[in-house]
Amino acid sequence: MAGSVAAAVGVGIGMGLAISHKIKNQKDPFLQNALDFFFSNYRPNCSSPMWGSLSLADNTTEAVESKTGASFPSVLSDTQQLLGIGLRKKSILGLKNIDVYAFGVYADYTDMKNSLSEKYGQFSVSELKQNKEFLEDVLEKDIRMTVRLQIVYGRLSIRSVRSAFEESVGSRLQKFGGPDNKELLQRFTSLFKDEYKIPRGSVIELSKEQGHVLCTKIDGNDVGCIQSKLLCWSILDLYIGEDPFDVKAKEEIELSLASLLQN
Ligand SMILES: CCCCCCCCCCCC(=O)O
Repeated sequence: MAGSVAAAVGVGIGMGLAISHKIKNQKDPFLQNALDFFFSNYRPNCSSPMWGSLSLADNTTEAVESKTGASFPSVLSDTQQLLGIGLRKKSILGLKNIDVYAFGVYADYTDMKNSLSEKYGQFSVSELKQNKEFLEDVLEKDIRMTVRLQIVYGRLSIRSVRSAFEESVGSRLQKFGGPDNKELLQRFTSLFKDEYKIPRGSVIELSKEQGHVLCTKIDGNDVGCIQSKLLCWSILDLYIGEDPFDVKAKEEIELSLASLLQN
């Protein structure tokens, strides 16, 4: 395996990826799988690398969002693989665009296979790219997925986090569920209580668990879970839906999702 990692690392450097650490523990097959997956998704003919950079730490790999330096472990909760990373910008008073957070989207490899192999296993990655039905099925099925937000804006209040969710998730709840979902939105936004602080570097994790349960963590602490397929769908739609926050990130995530079914 050392050879294959070294080869991959060499190829990565040649293609413009920055490798900052050497792998130490080489006995983890899931790690190897994640590494293979990461490098198999690198597209040599593109003008920019899929992700800003990759570093290999003790028993894990990390991808770094190039503009902000925010880093994302390539594997989350032991079974979820990183599919792509992006940047959420927001305009303030319609004047200035600020970088608010970098994000990474993850999916459970086994759930993907179990839920979608039968229907899509025969399709190539390019056939699945920009296939609207494929992405809808990803959102529809009981597949464990996580969106990890890493805050890069230094002056964020919990009130602005709540109102940003109100606006973005609220619009999706209305789009997919109609106007009668105010109580669901309120249950979700009230998880972000006044006492929480969100300095630069804070991590918010929105995880879709088995049974379409959305669980939220702030800096590793559980703040609450809500069982709602509509809520899970609406949150993921912000990143991989029709009008995503970062179009390039969505394309990468879609490509990775399709690649998961090829192995
Ligand atoms: C000053 C801008 C405040 C924006 C705060 C965004 C914090 C997280 C919100 C997540 C959902 C979204 O990106 O709309």
